[in-house]
Amino acid sequence: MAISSPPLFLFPESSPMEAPPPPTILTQDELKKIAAYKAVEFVESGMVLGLGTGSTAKHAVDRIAELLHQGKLTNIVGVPTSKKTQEQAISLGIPLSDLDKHPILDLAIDGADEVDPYLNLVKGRGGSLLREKMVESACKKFIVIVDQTKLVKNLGGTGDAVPVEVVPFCWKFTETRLQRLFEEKFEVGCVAKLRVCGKNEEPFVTDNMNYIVDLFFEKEIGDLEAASDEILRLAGVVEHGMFLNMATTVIVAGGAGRSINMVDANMSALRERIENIRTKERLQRCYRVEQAGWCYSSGYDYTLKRDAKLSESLNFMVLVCKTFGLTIATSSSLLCILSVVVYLRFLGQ
Ligand SMILES: O=C(CO)[C@H](O)[C@H](O)COP(=O)(O)O
Repeated sequence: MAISSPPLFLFPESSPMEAPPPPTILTQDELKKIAAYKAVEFVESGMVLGLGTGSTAKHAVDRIAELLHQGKLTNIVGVPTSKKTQEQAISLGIPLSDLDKHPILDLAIDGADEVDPYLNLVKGRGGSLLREKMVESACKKFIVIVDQTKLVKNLGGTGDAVPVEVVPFCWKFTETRLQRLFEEKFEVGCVAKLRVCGKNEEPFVTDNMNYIVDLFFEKEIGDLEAASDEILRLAGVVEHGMFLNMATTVIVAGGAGRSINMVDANMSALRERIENIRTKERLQRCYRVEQAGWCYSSGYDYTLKRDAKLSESLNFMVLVCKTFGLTIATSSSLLCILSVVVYLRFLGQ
């Protein structure tokens, strides 16, 4: 799991005192490049780096190679998150390794398909989610680089794909179970579709020789942790593209032709406020009063039940310890008294 540090957002630079420069419209790719170059500023010589996959991460890999060739970075080792990135890094002369040799990485830089206000991500529309998740969960820091189009209020709420990597064996069975899981357990309309490619619509095959089932939701998923647990519990599923609590920093490039700047490094207060609002909303959903009375809705928070069970177990342990302690104390006292009595009797003789 990535070690958390304050998330970081980059916003368009603004200076109220100066007249704004004439607007230049940057393309989405130019914005991706700006975010990528900013992220590479966090790379230091001697680091082991997770190298992401996709059009945004590609700019970061290019930049790392450029700085290596200029001698501004030295002694860098990269761990690629896909065969494509591996080929790119090799062609640029970046020394590579893998998780077997480097189980702990200093930093990973990668793009994302969606980023929510908690810095949870959807990844894998490029098909590399498994290796990405393996590498990025082994990093001390994980910087996500996106243009502003990737920001969403809720994961899955845009109607775009949330990918799940599945084994090819009876993929249709797994596809059906995934769709049913969300329709029946989470009561979220969902269409599960095997990803295909090419003229003949052959199944898309991942670097790990698996298939991808894309989930299209009608509305936001809701409890992401519960959804993640339930997906992973299905035999046939290898991994899913929700990256929860993994990103430590998100760099967002946006604005029409404005340079970008670092504004805020600590979003913890904002996150706390968002958390409070979410809790309130969850409670309202859970205990919604319908005409017929109290209604147990799909907004149920699984973590509440888990926490309650944990505290119940803790209470039980405390009780056992107390009883044990009391027994020892009582026995010791009785033994003392007995010893004194025997000693006094012995003296009396
Ligand atoms: O997860 C990914 C690949 O599996 C990519 O990071 C994600 O799809 C973003 O891609 P891009 O930078 O091209 O927009």
